[in-house]
Amino acid sequence: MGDMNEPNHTAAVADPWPAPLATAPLDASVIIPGSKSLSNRYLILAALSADPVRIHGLLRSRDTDLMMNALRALGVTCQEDADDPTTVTVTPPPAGVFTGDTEVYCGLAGTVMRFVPPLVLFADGPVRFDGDEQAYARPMEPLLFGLKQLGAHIEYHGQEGCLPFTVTPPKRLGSADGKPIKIRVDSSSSSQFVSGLLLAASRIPDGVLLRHTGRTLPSLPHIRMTMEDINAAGGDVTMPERGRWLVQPRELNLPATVTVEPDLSNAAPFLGAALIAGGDVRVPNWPAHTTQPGGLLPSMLHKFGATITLDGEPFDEINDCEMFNDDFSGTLCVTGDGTIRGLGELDLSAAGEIAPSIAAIATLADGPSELVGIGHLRGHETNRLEALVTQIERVGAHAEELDNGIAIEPVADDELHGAVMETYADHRMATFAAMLGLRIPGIEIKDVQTTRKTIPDFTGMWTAMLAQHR
Ligand SMILES: O=C(O)C1=C[C@@H](OP(=O)(O)O)[C@@H](O)[C@H](O)C1
Ligand SMILES: C=C(OP(=O)(O)O)C(=O)O
Repeated sequence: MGDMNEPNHTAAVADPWPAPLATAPLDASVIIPGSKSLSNRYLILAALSADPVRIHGLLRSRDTDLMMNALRALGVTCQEDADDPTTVTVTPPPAGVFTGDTEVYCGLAGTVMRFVPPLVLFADGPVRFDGDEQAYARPMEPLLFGLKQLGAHIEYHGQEGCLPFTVTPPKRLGSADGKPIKIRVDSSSSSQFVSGLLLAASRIPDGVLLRHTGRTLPSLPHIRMTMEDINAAGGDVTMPERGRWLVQPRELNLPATVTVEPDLSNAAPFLGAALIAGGDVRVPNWPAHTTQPGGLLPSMLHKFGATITLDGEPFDEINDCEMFNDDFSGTLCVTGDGTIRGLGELDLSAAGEIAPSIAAIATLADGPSELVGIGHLRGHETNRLEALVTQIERVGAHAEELDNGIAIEPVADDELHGAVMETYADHRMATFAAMLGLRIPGIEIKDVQTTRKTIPDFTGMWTAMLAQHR
């Protein structure tokens, strides 16, 4: 898998990579690896648990390997099975005390840079955090402000409020009056600040009352995922009202074995391919009920004009469908006939990470779309709004940045043309370009291996999907 601490990977395929054109309607089944968000939450919660936890179906990619290396630096054991690297046993440090006087490398992983610093509250010394140079531009300050309110000391080694920095644990944790410590954090630039603080809060004596102070709050499903996972580990976290969370002090213990759902956001380029190329794309093990924001995909793809079924049953709103029980997972099938309807306005604030895939489909639609509620994408792996506009214009279609999103104006297919696409070290800009390449001849993608951030073998999976056609 290479050295995940290296900022860039050695490309195992041609660079730029000629994206394959779809020459016939698809008839493909695609196995999607484990969810990045669930994998990294389970790793953190296992590290905070009293007993060892065995995780099945763990995503093995740059972001999860960075997480395991971060935990190892803090004294956690992460042991993969010899015959299956996606099964990993996590053993917490003795007495739950993390090893300090060490360094953690975050790469460009939001989940590592926002979920690991709160663990230092329970460490026996300071921990220095660093990452890719591009990570220095990602928002960090609200999380660190939250840690300061819990008694930690923060020292910045570069620009104030950014990586790299050192977190020193407080001498004493907990409130002076036996009541939950009140902290206030502006999480409008990333839901991960709330998630990171909640994940650690159960271990704080007296608990925590966390209030979000910003006007907008992106990615609420990801915060609900955090809450559900903490509660599954024996925690007690509630959201008495939107933007306020109460975490009671609890010993955490994930079940002895947990299984990770497939990454539904990473399914988006593959399912979207059914609309762009026409035909059927099937994804097995699709959970009918999920906290992943990718659970919203079937209804979005339906709006674009796709026909959706789950285990052969017509889909309306899978999350509301009573015929599937909570644990049901089946094969999701997306069918397209080659036409794509423009969406008009679509609020993606709940699911910002799928915006690049939705933008690719919208670029090939028969009418305009406005993707809104995603101003915070300017602080993702790259400024995704600027990157999407630049790349959409590069192939001959039109797009414009809005205050809180992007407006896309498609053009006729014969006005679209090939180009060498930039990816900006952003996995989702690479998959976005591959989606356009299904219909636009001559698309080449720079540094396509940046997809390893969350998909171990994107080019292999993409090529295999295209080999299955009618
Ligand atoms: O908690 C998580 O696992 C994530 C939360 C979201 O972050 P933002 O709220 O910063 O968009 C999402 O975009 C990211 O890919 C994963
Ligand atoms: C925003 C994303 O990642 P991160 O976890 O690094 O924030 C993403 O995967 O789209």
